[in-house]
Amino acid sequence: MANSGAEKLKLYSYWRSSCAHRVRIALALKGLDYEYIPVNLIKGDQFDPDFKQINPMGTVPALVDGDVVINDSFAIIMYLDEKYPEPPLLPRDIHKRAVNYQAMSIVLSGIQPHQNLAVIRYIEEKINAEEKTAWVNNAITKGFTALEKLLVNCAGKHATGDEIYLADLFLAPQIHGAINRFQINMEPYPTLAKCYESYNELPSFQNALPEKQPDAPSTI
Ligand SMILES: N[C@@H](CCC(=O)N[C@@H](CS)C(=O)NCC(=O)O)C(=O)O
Repeated sequence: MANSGAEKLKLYSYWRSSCAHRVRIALALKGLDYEYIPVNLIKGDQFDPDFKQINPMGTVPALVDGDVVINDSFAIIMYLDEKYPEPPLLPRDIHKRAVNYQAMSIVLSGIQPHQNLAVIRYIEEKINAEEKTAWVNNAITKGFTALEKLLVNCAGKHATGDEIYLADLFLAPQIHGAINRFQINMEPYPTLAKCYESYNELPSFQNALPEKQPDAPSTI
């Protein structure tokens, strides 16, 4: 383990959270040992005053590294990349780096916020379940169409070549959720679908999957 001897990292996570899933992949790639602390988003653990002391936004993931508390998957991943530089999560080439930032941002701010639990619950309660599904499908379709166009000419085995970089940490959980949670057909997005196949062969990605987490239900 890259952090043996140091105080164990703590990750506040929920098995099905795509945001926490990104960080679990980063921790695995960096070979970091950590304590998994489940926050049950369905039961409302994210609103618990003790948890809100850690993350006032009431969301997962949150990472505790000794006295340092970091919220937001992007900030956590960048922190880990700076503290544990190997393997690097950003390419040297500045164009490729920009593509990684762009893919990350499409998922982080263009797709996930629209399918977040709080949002879809609100739509379901105020309007109905059909509208909720249409809303999520629209956000994913728009985001995946943009990602497909962004990556079609630069993808290799993975999003921006054969190495694993930041974009992959955001794509894998987003595609996994789109397929398994929202039943999105990946046929219109062959580049994304091909990357997803490759991720599923990598142990760091396999071990970070929602269904492998200690708080996942035994039957999904
Ligand atoms: N930008 C934040 C978003 C965090 C976020 O929205 N997390 C979701 C799970 S993926 C959550 O905790 N939702 C709780 C809720 O909606 O009540 C990040 O990337 O960490």
